[in-house]
Amino acid sequence: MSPSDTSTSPNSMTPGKKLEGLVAAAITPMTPDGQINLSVIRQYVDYLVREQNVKNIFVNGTTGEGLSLSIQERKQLAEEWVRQGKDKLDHVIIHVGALSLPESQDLARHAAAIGASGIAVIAPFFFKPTNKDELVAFLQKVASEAPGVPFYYYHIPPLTGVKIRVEELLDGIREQIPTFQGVKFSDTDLLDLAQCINKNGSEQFAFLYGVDEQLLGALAVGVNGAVGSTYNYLGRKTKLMLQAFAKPDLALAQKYQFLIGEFLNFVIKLGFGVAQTKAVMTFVSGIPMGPPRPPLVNASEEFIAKAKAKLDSIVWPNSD
Ligand SMILES: CC(=O)N[C@@H]([C@@H](O)[C@H](O)[C@H](O)CO)[C@@H](O)CC(=O)C(=O)O
Repeated sequence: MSPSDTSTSPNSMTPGKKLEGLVAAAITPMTPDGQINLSVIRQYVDYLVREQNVKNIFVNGTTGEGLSLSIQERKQLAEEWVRQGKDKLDHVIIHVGALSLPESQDLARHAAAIGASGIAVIAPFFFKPTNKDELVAFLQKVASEAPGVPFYYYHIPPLTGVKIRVEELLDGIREQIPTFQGVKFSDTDLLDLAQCINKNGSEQFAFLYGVDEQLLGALAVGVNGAVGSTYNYLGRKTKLMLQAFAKPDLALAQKYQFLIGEFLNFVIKLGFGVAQTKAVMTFVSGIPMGPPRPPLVNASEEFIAKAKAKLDSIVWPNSD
């Protein structure tokens, strides 16, 4: 499908609806020989909506191996997610960050043309911006290519090495980027996150947290939602945690967070990353996610057996 062929009008997912709640960080399904596998995305959308109660997706990010894909592959994936998400998902956010500014701009224009409900950009991480002004200038040059599309900054310093504080970045951001809508905050610095929310308000911008094992801490400082890999297969359980927090039933919310943490603590000790996420999603959902792209390597059979046994052993409160 070329952008001109699309049957999805721009921003047609749920126009104007604020991005909040859970957003699954999309895994990129691959065939056994390592090609992107668009054929299972329809099934993937239905699984998220029906089985995980998750209606927002973040495409081509870290979990989606976006930076390991070609521009053509990223466009094909974006188109398929928008096509399959139409009338089923509330938001399809496309990560368009790249090391090359023209490539990032091309992806932003493409996302706008196919009707994505938002775009996100990470900081370039080979030649890095050294201060807030350099980073904002880069983001602005991408955002301005999609002037009608909500823009999110994707803050993930453990992977980019760009540690510019978001609190600083947000100061005056709308004057430079009128479409600025929020931050996907994938860092453990809750002081920075809390200051962002305190100064800007979670009504003005959306703050989506990205460290799933400590989401409850981020909820306490006022995030609007979360983007993460585990919402692919623990979305329903995490939603119950959000509900308990909102009620408020803090003890119940803690129980969910502790159990999610117990699983993640276990797999992190075994070695946990995108390849292992693909394996876990495959055995939980039954949808083949395939291998990761090199340099990542497949999860071992031992990891899969142990992770499955651990997940099966967890007794969830109010199991539905
Ligand atoms: C470094 C990393 O991959 N972080 C994940 C988390 O969801 C992470 O897998 C989870 O907290 C388990 O550690 C997300 O923040 C990444 C993400 O949202 C994305 O794929 O764009």
